[in-house]
Amino acid sequence: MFVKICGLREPLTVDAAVQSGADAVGFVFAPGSPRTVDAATVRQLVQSVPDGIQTVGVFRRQPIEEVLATAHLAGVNTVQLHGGEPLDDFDRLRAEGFGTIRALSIDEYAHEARTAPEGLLAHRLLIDAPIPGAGEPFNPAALDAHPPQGDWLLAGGLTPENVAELIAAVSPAGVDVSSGVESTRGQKDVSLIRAFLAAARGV
Ligand SMILES: O=C(O)c1ccccc1N[C@@H]1O[C@H](COP(=O)(O)O)[C@@H](O)[C@H]1O
Repeated sequence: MFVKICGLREPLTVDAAVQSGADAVGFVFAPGSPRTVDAATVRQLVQSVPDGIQTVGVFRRQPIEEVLATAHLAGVNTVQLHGGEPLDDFDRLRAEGFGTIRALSIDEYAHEARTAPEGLLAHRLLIDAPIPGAGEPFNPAALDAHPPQGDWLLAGGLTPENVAELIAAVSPAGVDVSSGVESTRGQKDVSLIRAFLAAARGV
């Protein structure tokens, strides 16, 4: 089970995620989030992340030139876009050497699955609740009509308590969490990070 811990801003919690076995650590560059961090800070943080772990810059509704400039400056190896960006933006990111994660809300996913399903396999998909980073889950039954294919990721309101049940319900290849490993909004908690990794991996 691939696990991404998102919304990190400080060395202590980056180290906790890495030591606990996370496959990816995420840094939010989208404005307006309690987790927003600047590229210079992330550049320092990623230096302690071992090779083989994805370092993911998270963006929402930002121009592709800004995304590229920030991702290069920060030194992340993967970019996650949450704003319904055109598929061309993902091709551009790949051409500049970044891995990509295409985040769709459950509503955007359901619409695209009905109207243009071929595009859903072009880039690694993350299916999220309607408001990213809000810590609110969506009803997994919403996936029943169009079960996702490929190595997609589940996000939205995951916690150490509910992650195993939701994995069993919808069989994602991986999970992504932010709010569920925080003691207060925007403040990551080392013991919750450890508990989430253990629960997601069933240990
Ligand atoms: O975390 C944020 O504040 C955020 C802001 C803008 C875009 C994405 C954001 N985070 C992503 O939201 C989901 C789930 O978050 P949660 O666990 O429900 O809080 C996850 O993919 C984060 O990468």
